[in-house]
Amino acid sequence: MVVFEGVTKHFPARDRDAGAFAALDGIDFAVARGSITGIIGRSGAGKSTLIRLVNGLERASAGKVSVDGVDVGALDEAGLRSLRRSVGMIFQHFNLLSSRTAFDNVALPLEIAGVDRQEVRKRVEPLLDLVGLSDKRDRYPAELSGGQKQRVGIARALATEPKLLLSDEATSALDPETTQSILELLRQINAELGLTVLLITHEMEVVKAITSNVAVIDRGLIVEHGRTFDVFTRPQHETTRALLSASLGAKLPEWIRSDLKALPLPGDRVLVRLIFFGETAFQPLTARLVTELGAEVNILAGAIDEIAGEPFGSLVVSYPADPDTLERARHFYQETGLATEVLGYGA
Ligand SMILES: Nc1ncnc2c1ncn2[C@@H]1O[C@H](COP(=O)(O)OP(=O)(O)OP(=O)(O)O)[C@@H](O)[C@H]1O
Repeated sequence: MVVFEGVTKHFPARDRDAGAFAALDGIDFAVARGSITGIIGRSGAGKSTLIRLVNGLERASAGKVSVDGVDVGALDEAGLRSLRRSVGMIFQHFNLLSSRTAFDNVALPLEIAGVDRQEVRKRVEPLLDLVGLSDKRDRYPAELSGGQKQRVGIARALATEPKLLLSDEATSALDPETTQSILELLRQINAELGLTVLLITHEMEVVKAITSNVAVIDRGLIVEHGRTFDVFTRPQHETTRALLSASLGAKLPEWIRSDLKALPLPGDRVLVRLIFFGETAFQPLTARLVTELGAEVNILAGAIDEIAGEPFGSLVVSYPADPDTLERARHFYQETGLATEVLGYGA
C-alpha cells in the first residue's frame, strides 16, 4: 500500500557550515494493505518526517515514496490534492477549526472538494454516527472532550473515503481510558472499512494493543520491522529493547534493576528474562530449567501480557553466572526454543 524505496530526507543543518542533516537516511520499507502498522522510535528519530512524506507534506531528497503505486514525489499540486483525498490524517492536537461545529469540521474536506450540500449531509451524518457523535453534531470543539474531539478528527479524516489513514500521535493527549476507546474505534474502522492505518506513536501500549506490524526507526533508519508479536517478544535491536523495556512483560523491581551490571564479577548471578509464547507457553519449562541447571534458580518477576491479541508470558529468573551453569542453560534454551534475554548480572 505504501512503499518507501531508499528514502532520504535532508534538512539544512542548524550550523550553516555543517551542510545538510539527514532526518531519514535510506528507508526501505513497505506497509501492507489492510494492516495497522506502527512506527516507533525515540524522539527525533524521524517518525513525523516519514509520515509526512506519505501525504506529500514533505518531499524526499532522494528515493521514492509510493502510495498505491503512485509516486508521491512526482505529483504536481493537483495530484497532491487528489492524493490527500485518498490519505486521511489525524493528529495529536486534533487540529479542528474552533469556529466550526463538529458537523461542519467533518464537512470541511468535502466542501473543499466541491461536493454539494445535500451530498455533504448524506456523507457526514453516517460518519458522525460511526464515531458515536450524532448527538454532538452542533457542538463546537470547545464544548467537546479530548476523546470527542479526536472522534471528530477521525470522522473528518474519513470524509473523503480514503484508503489509508495516517495517525500522528493521535492518542498522546488522551487519558488511558479515552485512548482505549479511540483505539477500539480505529480497530473497527480498519476491520469494517478495510482501511490501512499507519500510525506513529511513542506509546508502546498503543502499538501492543492494535498494530499488526511494527517498524522501529532509529536515527533515520528502520532498524527492525515485522509482525508486532514477533518484534515485541523477540526484539533484536538495542533500540527496540530500550523502547520496550519499560512497557513489556514482567517488570523488575527498581532496587534490582538499579544494581544490574553489564558484566559479571566472580560469584555473581545472571538475570534472564524467559519469554513464553506459542508452543513454549504450554510446557512445564520452568520446572525443567531448575532440574537441567542443577543450580538454585530464583524467580524475580513474572507477568502475562498480550500483544495484538496474542498472549505471552515472561518470567525473570536468576541463577549462578559460572561457566558450567551458563553452558547448561544455553544448551537448554537451544533445545527447547525458549526465547531469552540477558538483563544483566548481580550479586
Ligand atoms: N523542517 C525541519 N527543518 C529542520 N530539521 C527538521 C525539520 N523537521 C524535522 N527536523 C529534524 O529531523 C529530525 C527528525 O524529526 P522528526 O520530527 O521526524 O522526529 P520524530 O521521530 O517524529 O520525533 P518526535 O517523536 O519528537 O516528534 C529531528 O532531528 C528534527 O529536529
